[in-house]
Amino acid sequence: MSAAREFLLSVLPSQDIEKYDGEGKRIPSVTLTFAQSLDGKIAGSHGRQLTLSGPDSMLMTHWMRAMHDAIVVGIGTAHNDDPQLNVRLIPEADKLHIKSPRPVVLDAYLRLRTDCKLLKNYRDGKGQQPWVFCASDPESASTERLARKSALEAAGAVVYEIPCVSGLLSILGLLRKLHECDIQSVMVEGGASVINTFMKQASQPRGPGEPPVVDTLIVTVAPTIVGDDGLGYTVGVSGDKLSVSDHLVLLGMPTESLYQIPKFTHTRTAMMGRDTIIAGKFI
Ligand SMILES: NC(=O)C1=CN([C@@H]2O[C@H](COP(=O)(O)OP(=O)(O)OC[C@H]3O[C@@H](n4cnc5c(N)ncnc54)[C@H](O)[C@@H]3O)[C@@H](O)[C@H]2O)C=CC1
Ligand SMILES: Nc1nc(O)c(N)c(N[C@@H]2O[C@H](COP(=O)(O)O)[C@@H](O)[C@H]2O)n1
Repeated sequence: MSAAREFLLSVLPSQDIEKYDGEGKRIPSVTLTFAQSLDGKIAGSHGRQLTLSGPDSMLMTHWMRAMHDAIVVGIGTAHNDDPQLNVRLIPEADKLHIKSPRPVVLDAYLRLRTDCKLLKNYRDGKGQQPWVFCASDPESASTERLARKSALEAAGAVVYEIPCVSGLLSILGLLRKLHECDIQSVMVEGGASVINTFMKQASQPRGPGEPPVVDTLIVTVAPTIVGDDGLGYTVGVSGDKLSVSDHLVLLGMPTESLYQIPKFTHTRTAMMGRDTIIAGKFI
């Protein structure tokens, strides 16, 4: 077995574990993963796509894709990078029993281009059918929106509607729907806003025994510096806000909506070529 596969199998949760959210509804396991520079950037200036991963860690990412049922990106990434999200780097000899994950795009207002590679690959028989998640908000049921939905469906997408708040789709709504559609494991690749949302979701206060929404974090760190105009991600809160939260507790105010810094334990670090891969579990 390759070093990349051995590493991933050692840090990813077993697929036999049944996962439930705080309301007792089944949800898939979630792996949050991305590549960053030493200065914490995931893209260049104005979001220009960068190849941060070297060949070895990029191959590991393709193995990671093969180990998940679905792969999630935001519409920002879909527009900016026009990704394929497949497992094309895995050698043919190893491809017999694996398949590319189901591509899932978070696209509240159905802005995905009908000529994107995800849809083109599906139409050409070279990829799984993309699922596009949009807002179920009745206010957005305009003629224009219905036309975009029809155009995407005609181009090959399956469109699902889920609740949305301020332009952001509900992560629990997404995960519940994915599990209903037989998705047991989800790999979240980005971009910056989606990483931020999943980090926040993973750090929300939980009931006793309730698992974190994100199970595993796997970050590729490339030995390069992008510079201040590169695109970073944020985890959602600063230490200062935590003291505000403490202050509110003192005042007896509800704190359910306040986020904390995601709690995370390191599980393993490995070198893949020139890159460092850091894996951990949310707790
Ligand atoms: N280095 C890496 O591993 C990766 C880098 N990227 C980079 O990230 C950049 C794109 O990042 P962003 O512009 O932030 O776009 P994004 O891919 O995070 O998509 C954000 C958009 O998705 C929609 N959305 C719907 N529901 C959402 C939710 N619950 N949470 C967050 N977004 C939701 C919103 O319209 C939002 O503007 C690109 O420059 C791309 O190259 C993207 C993926 C991986
Ligand atoms: N692992 C990793 N390393 C990088 O350096 C990256 N830029 C990314 N980006 C992600 O991969 C998507 C492109 O996928 P395809 O090559 O088109 O299959 C891109 O959209 C990001 O999600 N990842």
